Amino acid sequence: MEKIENKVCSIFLDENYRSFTKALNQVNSTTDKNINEIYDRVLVISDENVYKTQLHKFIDSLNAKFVSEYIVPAGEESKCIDTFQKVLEHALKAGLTRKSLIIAVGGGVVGDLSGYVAASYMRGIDFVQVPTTLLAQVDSSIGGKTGINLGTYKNVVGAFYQPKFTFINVSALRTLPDSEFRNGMSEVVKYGFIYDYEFIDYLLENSDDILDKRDSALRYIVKKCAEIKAHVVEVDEKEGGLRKILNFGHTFGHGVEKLCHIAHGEAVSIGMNMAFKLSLKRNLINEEYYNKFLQVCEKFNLPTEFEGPEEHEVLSIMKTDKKNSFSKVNMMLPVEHGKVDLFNDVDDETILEIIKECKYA
Ligand SMILES: O=C(O)C(=O)C[C@@H](O)[C@H](O)[C@H](O)COP(=O)(O)O
Repeated sequence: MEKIENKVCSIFLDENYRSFTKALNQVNSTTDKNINEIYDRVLVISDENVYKTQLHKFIDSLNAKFVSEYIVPAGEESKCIDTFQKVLEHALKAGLTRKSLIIAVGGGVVGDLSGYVAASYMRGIDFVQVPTTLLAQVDSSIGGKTGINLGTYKNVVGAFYQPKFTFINVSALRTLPDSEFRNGMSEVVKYGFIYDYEFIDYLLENSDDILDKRDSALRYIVKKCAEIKAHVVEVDEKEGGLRKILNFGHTFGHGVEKLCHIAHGEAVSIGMNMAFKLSLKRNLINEEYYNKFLQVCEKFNLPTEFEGPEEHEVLSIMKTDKKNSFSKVNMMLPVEHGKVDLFNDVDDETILEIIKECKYA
């Protein structure tokens, strides 16, 4: 088992669930305690897909007595107020106290929802993230962003609430459908363009191993991304500055995600393309750099264009982004190799033009 740790995050990486209790003991500064000697009750929240592929393996390894499960339907629709309320009611019925633990076993939806339940229940109880998708392992399970959507508005209700730790079983990715893997690759690629440009070369050079889900390649990319994310969150936990780089592709992306009913990762690669196009227009970057982005998207089959909604509909969702202020859309744009910067001076007309350029002809 490997560990990434700083003042804000504790992340454990392994290739099975057997060391989960060891990790639990480490963060609680105990030795060889069973989970029920540390917590009086445990609620495991998961979704229908993970229930079929991973959940029994995880629960078996827990060896716990007082465990209840709550399984939500798979998909973004579960990240809503209605499900949030149902999980809270279940927690109350199952007798969870302030000495209980919530464990999120699943992708970003399960993690964000469970984290917000944990943050709210009895004003906050411990929770642990056990991400089973690539997207959750490299991004959403780290850093403490929890929350739910309100209709088409993504993540507008939530809290910064850190998990006690994140336990990543990289081998869970082997059962991941290709579409779900691709979804996570978008966030993986993002790290290269916001923080570590050499990582893009690694991705291109090792694309066959990554796409074949070879253990060593998976472990390398998950660890690399988790390290970057943990560092960024340690420097700026509440998104006052540096953490905003993680939103590269998300301001545009959130605009198309809900309207086009596409996966989060697909929306992020389309969103990154919009940001790249805007940077090109402003001469912040050159064609060669943009082409590298297109090359990596092609390699991992990440979309860069969308179809459907009108430009103004996309813009109107972008205007509700949490990073905006004083009626300005704030967005991260590529400025040099492996670096993005925040801009708030882009007028609506230019944004609409860029959105149009990213629509399938
Ligand atoms: O952890 C962060 O900070 C991020 O921005 C990571 C994003 O990739 C992630 O999708 C996040 O949930 C988006 O956050 P939001 O603040 O735009 O809702």
